[in-house]
This record gives sequence, structure tokens and C-alpha cells, in this order.
Amino acid sequence: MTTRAPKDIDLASLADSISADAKTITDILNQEKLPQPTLSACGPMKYPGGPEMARLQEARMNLLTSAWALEQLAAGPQDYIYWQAYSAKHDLTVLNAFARFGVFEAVPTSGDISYVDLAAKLPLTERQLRRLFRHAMTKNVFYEPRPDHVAHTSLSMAPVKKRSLGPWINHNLGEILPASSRLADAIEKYGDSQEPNEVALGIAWNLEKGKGLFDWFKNDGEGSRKGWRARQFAEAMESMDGGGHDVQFVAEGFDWGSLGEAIVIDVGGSSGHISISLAEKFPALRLVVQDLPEVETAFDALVPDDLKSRVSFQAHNFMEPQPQEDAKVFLLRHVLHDWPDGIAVQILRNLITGEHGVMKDGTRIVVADNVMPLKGTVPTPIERLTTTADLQMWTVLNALERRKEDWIELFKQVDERLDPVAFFQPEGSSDTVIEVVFCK
Ligand SMILES: C[S@@+](CC[C@H](N)C(=O)[O-])C[C@H]1O[C@@H](n2cnc3c(N)ncnc32)[C@H](O)[C@@H]1O
Repeated sequence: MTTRAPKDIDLASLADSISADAKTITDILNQEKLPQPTLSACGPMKYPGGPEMARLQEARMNLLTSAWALEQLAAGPQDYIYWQAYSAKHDLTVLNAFARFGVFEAVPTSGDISYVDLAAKLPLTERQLRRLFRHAMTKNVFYEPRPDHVAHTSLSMAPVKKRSLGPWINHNLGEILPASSRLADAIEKYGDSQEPNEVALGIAWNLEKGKGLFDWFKNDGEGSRKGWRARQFAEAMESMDGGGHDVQFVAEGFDWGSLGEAIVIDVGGSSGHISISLAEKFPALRLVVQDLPEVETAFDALVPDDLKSRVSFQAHNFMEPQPQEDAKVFLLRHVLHDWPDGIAVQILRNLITGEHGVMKDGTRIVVADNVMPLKGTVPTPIERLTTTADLQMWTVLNALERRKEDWIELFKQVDERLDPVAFFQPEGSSDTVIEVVFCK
């Protein structure tokens, strides 16, 4: 894959490639008798994935890349930057308000509703609703099928059909967006600090000195509400199944079937969505999800009855030595990227030297995380997921997304006996699955 030089990008060539890629996608969906993408509320939620859809996914990535450039050329440089600075933040704030006040769910999934009737169902006035909707509709989030009435499009239906998108919006736009807007302030205040507490998040939320993201999540709220942010975060993580983070990629990235009957520890496994999907696919596995105690209620709500005998929850702080001794694999998905090197080293060492002594020979650590790609080696939409994750980690924890050589160096720093034997990035995945073997 090569990056095109700016001088080679023009309106006519973009329009041609968009037309060709759109035709490829349409034809493949027709051949497979699958529905076409649409903004109509009843449309499909996402494109089909898997290795057999590689050609469709490639065309889709090209189409997105070209469409973004087309928008920029159509706007022109001055207007594009001006509009970005002016309008884009409000695209996000309307989504945040819709999620916070239950607007997505309050609009009927078929037919429409008047602004007056909607206001009667919600803690928002008719005037507030009209203003929020008016802006959202410019980006096809809801539409007005007749005057003074609002109805769903496929975009506004997404959080209704996939409930975890609500907590995903609340976390990203309610909690992280105020912090992102303070990144420049954090740079001015802390320079290039690697301390997890000297971050934009702390400035935005006025966090107590020395307290970081997960302390805040655990402790915010009073009485039964205490820890509500940790629970919301766990629900938000469930929506990380799609957009390059599909849960199937963890299953595809390592030969779980070869383990036979085995115990797998899902370290920092949140509400267990990855363990549940592995348990469904690999019936010989037993999985233990370890996370902060505040997350257990979210786990209880998610784990299906028929998997309860094979997927369990254990409250465990990974800053302390590992209590499980019989595991064949420790899985860490989207955990190490949350921490700067010094702390990531400590988390991994706590696995190697646990409460019961040193890890057995041949035990594996499977890491599913971004490996920062070399520039121009992955499609732009996938690259944007890695750069987004990198900035998000910087903003909230002074952590980072690592390049392959950074990962190799990290394992070496932890223990010379750790051998990263495979780096595998499933087709369409933004994450790479890294298999690390402990050899005594
Ligand atoms: C980014 S999430 C990843 C969740 C999950 N592995 C996934 O792939 O969706 C990081 C997880 O680490 C957990 N965590 C943070 N600090 C922890 C600690 N000290 N001990 C155990 N878990 C912790 C958080 O509660 C959260 O569930």
C-alpha cells in the first residue's frame, strides 16, 4: 500500500475511484444476497467481515479514504479548517446530549414523533430538542419526515440496536472529550511527562493530585452509585466489537483450539465480553475474567447462564502478584496500552512471579493491542484507529500505542525469558495479537 502524494489527488480521480469502489461493494453484496448500506432506519448496522469478505473490506477502506479527501477538496482548504474548528465539536456534543438524556431510545423505531410529544417524554424542552436535532440532522443523525416531527435514520438507530454504544458515547464524549480539549494545556503544564497522573484528564476533571483515570472511575459517586464510572466504562468496552476492534479478531489471532482443556486468565477483562466469545467458540476452555471489583455487576449482567460454569469473575488488582497458578494463557486485551512502560513492566512481572511462585515453563501471554503500523502500510481508516487510540492514551494516562520494536523491548525489559514468538494482525483488525512464551 502506498500513500498518494497530495499533488496526485484531484477531484476527478477521486470521483473515479469512489465510483469503482462503490460498484465493487454493491456487486459483492448483491452476489452474496446481502442488504445494501442505507441511511434508512431499517438498514444493516455493519458490513459483513471475515476472510471471505476481504475484497469488500478493501474496497470499503479505499472508498472511505477517497471520500474523506473528496470532502476536503469539495470544501476547499480555508473552509475545511474553519468548519472543522467551528462545527465538528458540536457534531459530538449533540451525540453526547442524545445519549445522556435518552433521546435515541425515546424516538419510536418506526414512524415519527412530534417535538412536543418527545419533550413530554424527556428532561429536555421542545426548544432544546429542536436545536439539537437541527444540527444532528445536517449529518443524517435523525431526520424530519414531515414538519415538526422527527424519525430515525440508520445512524440514529445504531445506539438503539447496539445498547453498548450509549455507554461508549457517554465515556468518550462525556468523560474524554473535555479532557481532549485540555491536551495542549497539559503539554504546557507538564511538558513530556510520562506520569499517569500528569495528564489532560486530571486538568479537565480537577482530579485529586496523584489520582488517575481508574482511581476516579472506582471512587466517583456516593453510596450505591460509587464506582458508576467503572461500570459505565465496562459497558462501553462491550461496544468495542466492530470498527476494527471486532471480538472475533482475538479468536482469529491465536490458536486457542490447540490449548485443549485449559484455563485462560483474561487480565483486565472488564465485563467479560472477550472471554464469553472465546468460551462460545472453544468449548474446552475455562476462562477467568480478572478486573476491579466495581466491574463485577457488569460481568454478572453479561455472562449467559449456559456459560457460567466456564466463565467466572475474580476481583484482582493487576498491580499485585497473580493469584492463579494453573493458567496456560494470560490474555491482556487493550490493557498494556493503558500504561506507560514502567507500569506495563510491573503488570507483566506480576504475572510471571505470582502468589504461588514463578510461572510454569511454556505458559503464554497473549496481548491483543495496537502495534503502531509503519506509515502507509495499512488503510487510512485503520491507521486512524491507532492514532486515535494513541492520543486517547496520552490524554487520559500518559500511555501510548507501541511500535513492534517497542513491544519487543518492553518484553525484554520485563524478563529475558519472555519470547515474543508471533505478531499476527487479522485482516481488517486494528489490533495485532502478540503471542509471548515464557521459557525457563
Ligand atoms: C481498556 S479496558 C480493556 C477491557 C477489556 N480487556 C477489553 O478488551 O475490552 C482496561 C481494563 O483494565 C481494568 N483495570 C484498570 N486498572 C486495573 C487494575 N489495577 N487491576 C485490574 N484491572 C484494572 C479496567 O477496569 C478495564 O476493564
